[in-house]
Amino acid sequence: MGTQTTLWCRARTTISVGGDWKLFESRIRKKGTTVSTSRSRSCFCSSPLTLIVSSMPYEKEFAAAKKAATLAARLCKKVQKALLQSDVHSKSDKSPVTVADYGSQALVSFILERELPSEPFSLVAEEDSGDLRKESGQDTLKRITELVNDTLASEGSNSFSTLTTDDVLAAIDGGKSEGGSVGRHWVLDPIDGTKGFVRGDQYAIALALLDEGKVVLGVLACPNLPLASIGSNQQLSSSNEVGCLFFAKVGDGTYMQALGGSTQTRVHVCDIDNPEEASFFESFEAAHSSHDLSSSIAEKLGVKAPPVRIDSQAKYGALSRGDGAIYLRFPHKGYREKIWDHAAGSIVVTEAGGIAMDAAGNPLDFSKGKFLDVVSGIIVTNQKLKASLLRAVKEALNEKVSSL
Ligand SMILES: Nc1ncnc2c1ncn2[C@@H]1O[C@H](COP(=O)(O)O)[C@@H](OP(=O)(O)O)[C@H]1O
Ligand SMILES: [Mg+2]
Ligand SMILES: [Mg+2]
Ligand SMILES: [Mg+2]
Repeated sequence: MGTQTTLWCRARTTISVGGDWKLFESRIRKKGTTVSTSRSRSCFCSSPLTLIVSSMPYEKEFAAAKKAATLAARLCKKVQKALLQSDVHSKSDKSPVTVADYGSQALVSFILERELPSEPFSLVAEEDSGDLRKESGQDTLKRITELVNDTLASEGSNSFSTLTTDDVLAAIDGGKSEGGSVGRHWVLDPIDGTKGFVRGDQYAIALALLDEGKVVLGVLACPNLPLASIGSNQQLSSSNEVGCLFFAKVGDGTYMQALGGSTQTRVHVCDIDNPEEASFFESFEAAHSSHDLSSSIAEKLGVKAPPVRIDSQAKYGALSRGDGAIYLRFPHKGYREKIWDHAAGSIVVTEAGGIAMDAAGNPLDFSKGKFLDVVSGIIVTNQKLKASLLRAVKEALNEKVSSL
C-alpha cells in the first residue's frame, strides 16, 4: 500500500505526484477548482483545496490484476494441454471461443471484484454468457465451472467458497460494461489470440485499467512466450523456458517475470535507430492484418529480417523487452479494433519507452467505449524509428490507394 499525504493548498504549492500528472490535473479540475500547473509540478489553486496525494497510486489494483492474470493463465495452460474438440465453439461472428476464454473471464472478473471490495466494479471484457445460458451450452458451462473451481482451489487459499454455475455466469457477465471516459474501467481479453491458443501457439491474458479514459496499468500473461528473446535477429538461446508475465503502471516502467514466479526485471524497447537492423512483428493470421502491406512497409524501410508472425498481444510484450523494433497491424477494410486487443499491450510498450499509435501517428484513444477507432492500422515502435516508420507507412498506404 502506498503512503498518502494530505495537502491543504492555499496558494502556490509544490506537490509531487507518483503516477500520471495529467490525470491528476484533470481530477482536480473536475472538482471545480481552477488549478494552473507547470511542468515543475507546482500548482496554484483558486480556492482552498485538500489534495490527497498517494505516492503509489493503483498499487492495490496492480496486485489484484497480477494475481488475476496469473491464475487465469494457469487455467488456460491446463486447457491448452488437453484441448478437446468439444471445448472449442464458434461465436455468432464465426470466431472461435473455448472453455478457457470463458473460464479465464469468469476467474478474472471474480478475483478483481473480491480483491477490491471497496471500489465500484466496471469491466469491459470480450466474452458474454449468452451461449452458455442456452440448453445446448449446459455441459460447457459445467466444464467451465469445474475449471474455475479447480484453479481457485489450486491457489491454496481457503477463502473462496465453491462457485456455482450461476456464479460463473454472473462473473462472466460482470464484463458487460461499455467503458468510456468517466471513472475507472477494467479492460479484459481473457484469451487474446484464441486461434493461436487452439493451434497450440502463442496467446495472452490481457488485463488493463482505464482511469478517465487513460490506461493506467496493464498486465500481460503470455504462457507460451519464451523467457529468452524471440526476435528474428536473435541467436538461439540455450534456455527453452516459457511463460512470461509483463506488467506496467503509468510512470513506473515495465517489468517482466517468469509466470511461474521469479525476480522481476525492468525491460526496455530496443534502441535501434537504423531501420535496416530492425525486425518486425505481425499477426500470424493474414486475415487479421495485411501481410502484403507490412512487407511493402518493411521493404521501404530497408528491413532485412523476415517478419516474426505470432498471435496475440505477446507481440507487445516481446517488443517491450527489445526482441524486435516494430509491430505492424493493418486489419482489412471494415474491421473495427476493440480496446481489449490493445489496452494492456499499449501500456506495456509505452512504459518500456516505446510508442503505440495509429497509422497516421495519432495516439490510441481508449476513452470511446469498446471500440478503438484508428486511422488505417496500428503501429508500435521505439522513439528513434518513429519518423521513418510513419513516412514508410504513409508511402505504402498511398501506393495501395493509387493501385486500386
Ligand atoms: N478480421 C480481423 N481483423 C483484425 N483483427 C481481428 C479480426 N478478427 C479478429 N481479430 C482480432 O485479432 C485478435 C488476435 O490478434 P492477433 O492477430 O494479433 O493474434 C483477436 O483477438 P481474440 O483472439 O481475443 O478474439 C480478434 O479480436
Ligand atoms: Mg483479442
Ligand atoms: Mg479474446
Ligand atoms: Mg475472440
